[in-house]
Amino acid sequence: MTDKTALRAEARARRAAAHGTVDPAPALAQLLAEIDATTGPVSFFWPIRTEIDPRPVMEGLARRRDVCLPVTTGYAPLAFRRWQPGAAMEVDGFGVAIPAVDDPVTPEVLVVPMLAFDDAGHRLGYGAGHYDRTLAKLRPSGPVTAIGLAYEAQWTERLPAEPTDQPLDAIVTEARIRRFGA
Ligand SMILES: Nc1nc2c(c(=O)[nH]1)N(C=O)[C@@H](CNc1ccc(C(=O)N[C@@H](CCC(=O)O)C(=O)O)cc1)CN2
Ligand SMILES: Nc1ncnc2c1ncn2[C@@H]1O[C@H](COP(=O)(O)OP(=O)(O)OP(=O)(O)O)[C@@H](O)[C@H]1O
Repeated sequence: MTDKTALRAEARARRAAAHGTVDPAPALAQLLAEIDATTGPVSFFWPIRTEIDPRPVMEGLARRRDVCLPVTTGYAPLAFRRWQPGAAMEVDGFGVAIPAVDDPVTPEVLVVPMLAFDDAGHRLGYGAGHYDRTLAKLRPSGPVTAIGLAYEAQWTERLPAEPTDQPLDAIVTEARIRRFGA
């Protein structure tokens, strides 16, 4: 755990240094275009601090597809609310903006924020396990594609793996798209 705390601090600093210097959003748009026609709703995230801003991609996709944003309730799996351009927003207890209207959506593709990642597709988040629990809940009911979004500078040689870690299907950075599994 201490291990992960130090990794998080270091990864936050690397994310902050990369922020604004490069943009992984075009690569995300490219990957989403490939899986565009075949899948259901796509969840994005509304960035805080020096997280990557996926909102231009979300806006573009919202014209063709259902898109949604995560809503956090304690340690329960994340819920998702439909988002449309111009939707009224409110700020939750984490300081994250969420759609003010609760129109529940179950995503089939999830764009996931991260602090760090490695070549095995392991992800380091803020440590609450929100996305791990959410993917664990969604995956038994149908196909789910989890796409990690990061700056290449967030690459880490090796992250400690936990039994509850949910694998990512792809990781997108400004430099490349890494695909894992089938
Ligand atoms: N933009 C965004 N929305 C999200 C997440 C996320 O990681 N990013 N979440 C993902 O689970 C859920 C919310 N969980 C959150 C958990 C912790 C913190 C937080 O403030 N963490 C650190 C600071 C993070 C940083 O600046 O690097 C803290 O506790 O200080 C925010 C959201 C759902 N929505
Ligand atoms: N499916 C699950 N059921 C119960 N607890 C879980 C589950 N998934 C993760 N957890 C717990 O959540 C905690 C945080 O996990 P971890 O450190 O992997 O979070 P993270 O992936 O870095 O953060 P986040 O997903 O919030 O961005 C751990 O204590 C882990 O045991």
